[in-house]
Amino acid sequence: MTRPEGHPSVPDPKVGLLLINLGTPDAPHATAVRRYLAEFLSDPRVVEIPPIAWKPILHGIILRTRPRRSAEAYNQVWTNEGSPLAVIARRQAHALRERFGHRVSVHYAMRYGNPGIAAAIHNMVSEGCSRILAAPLYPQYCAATTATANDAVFATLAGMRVQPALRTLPPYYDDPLYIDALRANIARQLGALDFEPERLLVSFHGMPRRTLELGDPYHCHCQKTARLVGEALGRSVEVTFQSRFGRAKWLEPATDTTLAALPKQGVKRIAIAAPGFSADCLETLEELGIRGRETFMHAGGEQFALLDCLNDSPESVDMLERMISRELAGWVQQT
Ligand SMILES: C=CC1=C(C)c2cc3[nH]c(cc4nc(cc5[nH]c(cc1n2)c(C)c5CCC(=O)O)C(CCC(=O)O)=C4C)c(C)c3C=C
Ligand SMILES: [Fe+2]
Ligand SMILES: [Fe+2]
Repeated sequence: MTRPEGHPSVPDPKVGLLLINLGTPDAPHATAVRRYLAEFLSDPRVVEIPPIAWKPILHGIILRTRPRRSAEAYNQVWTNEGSPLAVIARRQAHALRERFGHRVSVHYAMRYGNPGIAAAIHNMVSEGCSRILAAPLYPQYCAATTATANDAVFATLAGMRVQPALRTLPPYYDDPLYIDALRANIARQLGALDFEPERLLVSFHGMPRRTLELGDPYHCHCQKTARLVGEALGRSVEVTFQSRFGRAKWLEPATDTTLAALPKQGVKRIAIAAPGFSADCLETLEELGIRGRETFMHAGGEQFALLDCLNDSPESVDMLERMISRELAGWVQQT
C-alpha cells in the first residue's frame, strides 16, 4: 500500500468478520435439545410474553415435552459431521476465509448454543481485531433473529474496557446480490429436476401475527424477497409461512395447510424453496423435506422437490463475499 508523503505509516488495523446464525443443539438427544430450547425460548425477543406468565409454561410444559419430540426430528437429519446448520455455518466461514485470505479474520458464532457470540468476539479481540463486522445471516429483518443477534454482540462489547469498532450487516432481503444468488440457485435446481413443477412455493419461517401489527418489517421483507425472486425467475411464486409455535395467530398462509390443500386444487407437482434460511436446518430438512412431503403426498400430490438453501454454494459464497466487502469498504483494501 502506498501512502501520501508526509503521512506517517501506521499498521493496518486488523479486521474481523463474525458470521452469526441461530444455533442448534450439540447433539440430537433430549438433554442437549432441552438445553438449547431453554436458552432459545427464554429470549424475550423470541417469545414476547411477560416472563411471569411465560416461565411457568416454558418450564412446566414445553421443556418437559418438546425436547424428546424435537430430538426425534433432529435425529432424522443429523449428519456424521453434526447438525446440518452447524456443518453449513462452518463451511460458509471456511469458504469466506479462503476468499478474504489475510485481509479479514473470519469467524462464526451462534446466537444460542455453541460456538457462542461472546466467546467468538473475545477470541477475535485477543487475536488483535480492532474492527469487527457482525453479520447476522438473516436476509429478512426480524426482532426475533436480527435484533437479538445484534443485542448479544452489543452486550459483549458493553462489558469491555477497550472495545473494537463495530459495524453490523443490514438486512439484505431486496439486495440485488441476494436476489441474483437465489435466482441462480433456484434456477439451477429447477433445471435439474426430472419433472416440471406446476407451482413454486417459497416458505419463510413464521412469526406471531402480532409482531407485524407492532411494526416488525419481517412480513413485508418476506413478501418483497418473494416478489423479486419471482420476477428474476420469470415465474409466479406462492408465499407461505412455516414452523407455527404455540396457540397465538401466526402469519398466514401456513405452509402445512397449503401443502395439504394444493392437490385438492389440482396442483400435483410442486417445488419448494426456503429463501429466508441461509443454511439448511431442521426447519427445512425435516419440517419441509420430510413432514411437508408426507402432507403433500398424502393429500394426493404426485411430485415434490425441496430445493437446497443457498448454503455454501458458489453463488452464496460470491454473494456473501461481495456484500461483506461492500460493508467493509474503508476498513479493508479492496482487491
Ligand atoms: C416462538 C417461537 C419461535 C419464533 C418466534 C421463531 C422465529 C424464527 N426462527 C427462525 C429460524 C429457525 N428456527 C429454528 C428452529 C426452531 N424455532 C423455534 C421457535 C421459534 N422460532 C423452535 C422451538 C425451534 C427448534 C426446533 C423445534 O423444537 O421445533 C431453526 C433451526 C435450528 C436447527 O437446529 O436446525 C431456524 C434456522 C427464524 C428465521 C425466525 C423468525 C423469522
Ligand atoms: Fe424458529
Ligand atoms: Fe419446526
